[in-house]
Amino acid sequence: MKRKVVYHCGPTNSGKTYEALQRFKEAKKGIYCGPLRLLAMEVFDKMNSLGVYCSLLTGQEKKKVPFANHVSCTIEMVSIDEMYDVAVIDEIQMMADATRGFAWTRALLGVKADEIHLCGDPSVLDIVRKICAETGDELEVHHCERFKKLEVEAKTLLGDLKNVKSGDCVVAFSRREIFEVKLAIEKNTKHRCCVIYGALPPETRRQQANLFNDQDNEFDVLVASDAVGMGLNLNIRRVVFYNLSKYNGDKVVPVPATQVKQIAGRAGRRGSRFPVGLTTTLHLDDLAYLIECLKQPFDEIKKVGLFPFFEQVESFAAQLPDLNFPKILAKFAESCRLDGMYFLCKHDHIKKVANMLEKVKGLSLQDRFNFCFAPANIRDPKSMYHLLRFASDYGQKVPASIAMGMPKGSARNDSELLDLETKHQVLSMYLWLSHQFDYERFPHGKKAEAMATDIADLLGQSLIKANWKPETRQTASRPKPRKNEDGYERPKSLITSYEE
Ligand SMILES: Nc1ncnc2c1ncn2[C@@H]1O[C@H](COP(=O)(O)OP(=O)(O)OP(=O)(O)O)[C@@H](O)[C@H]1O
Ligand SMILES: [Mg+2]
Repeated sequence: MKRKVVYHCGPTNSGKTYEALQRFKEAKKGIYCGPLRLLAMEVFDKMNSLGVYCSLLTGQEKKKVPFANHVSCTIEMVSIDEMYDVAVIDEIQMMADATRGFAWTRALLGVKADEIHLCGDPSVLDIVRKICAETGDELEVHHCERFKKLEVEAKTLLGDLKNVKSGDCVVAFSRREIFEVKLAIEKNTKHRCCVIYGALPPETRRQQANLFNDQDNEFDVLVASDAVGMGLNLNIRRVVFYNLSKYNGDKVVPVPATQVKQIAGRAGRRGSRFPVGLTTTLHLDDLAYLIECLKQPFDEIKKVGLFPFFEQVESFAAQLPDLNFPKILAKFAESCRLDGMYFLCKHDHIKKVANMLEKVKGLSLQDRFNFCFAPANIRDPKSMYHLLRFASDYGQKVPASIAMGMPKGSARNDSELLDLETKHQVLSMYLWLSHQFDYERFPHGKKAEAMATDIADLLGQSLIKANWKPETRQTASRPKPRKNEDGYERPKSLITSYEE
């Protein structure tokens, strides 16, 4: 199939998604693919409010709108069998994401649409060009510019959170720091804070975003993690970096320049009341790194992610009948050879789940493969325990129960808040499984959905009154970025904290 690819290329807040959605709206049949449930939901709501019937498809929800010819989905859910007039693939630079990149690569290579609109920064423009040359697709590039300038405030906050102002978004890179910052601001100033971080359900993030955007309340400061970099419409005047290093699952590293740019770029959205976007740091000694990041051109990405489909793993496994699933995966990763433009995506999550389920009886190879993609939090033993329970029930051919009570009310301390987050995450996993497997095996999807909605509400209520010290899970010191000979050490991957 010869397709026309249109690349809307530019920095944050330059109207890329808006432009692509104009074409999507006009199409007879269209699909929008976003990086997060939150974005898929935004597009779904927006289209339906404009009178363009649009369905929603994510791992956790299937909302079929009668007569709809449009669908808004998360990137992993895109069909490569259906035909479309227009497909939009948002945040295309995520092709280079160490873990999830394969989903974007698959969409670009596989989606059957006459016109494909890609939205993203320039980092993957060159490689998209190469891919289009190989597939024989026509490529057109639209360069987009920011609507409002982004300026650095050299004064910084001089190390004192008392200097926050209305419309500020303070960015920190761990949950613990976010609550510390919120506590300090609310204790020492008249401002109240909304919070946004990866472990919050999309509905709660949206509620917090609305609270912040709405000018008729006292919540005029936002404290957020890098989860703020994508997907929300926020009226931010100034982005203040609390620090510029984060834990990447292995060690503390400086935040990559691309991510710093994307987050800083959230300030000064078109349509907001602020004439320019501003960005700065809390501490003077971080300012130079911020300026350096903003000055850096976008990295040119040389390789994008791939991961095998089940059918490929299955035919590989057929050659190795004595190996169990974790070993097959390891052997596959060890044996596969990829040509210069691709890398095999990191799959620690998959390996960990595959190992955990190894002793579970009654699962086919395909069941094992599918369970590995369930949205479990592999760092949370409770989440892993429930996944093991769901898989064991499935293996024994008994319907999986939710086996979890509703909390009595909103959280009164941080451990209750963490408990709400975990409960929501487990329910979200149940919903995902109920769509992935037979209905009879996960029959309580409706109940899980209702409970998840109530818990997202409780989370929202809890955050409004949260003024407690966060649970200490890491050491409290402010980590300093470590340098190497060529300046700042860069992390090995672009892994971001999209914990959905
Ligand atoms: N031509 C336009 N007319 C009216 N509003 C617009 C127009 N273009 C963009 N906007 C608005 O400006 C804001 C930023 O646009 P958009 O979200 O498309 O930017 P983007 O480049 O995709 O940013 P990001 O990198 O954050 O995804 C949105 O609120 C959007 O609705
Ligand atoms: Mg966009």
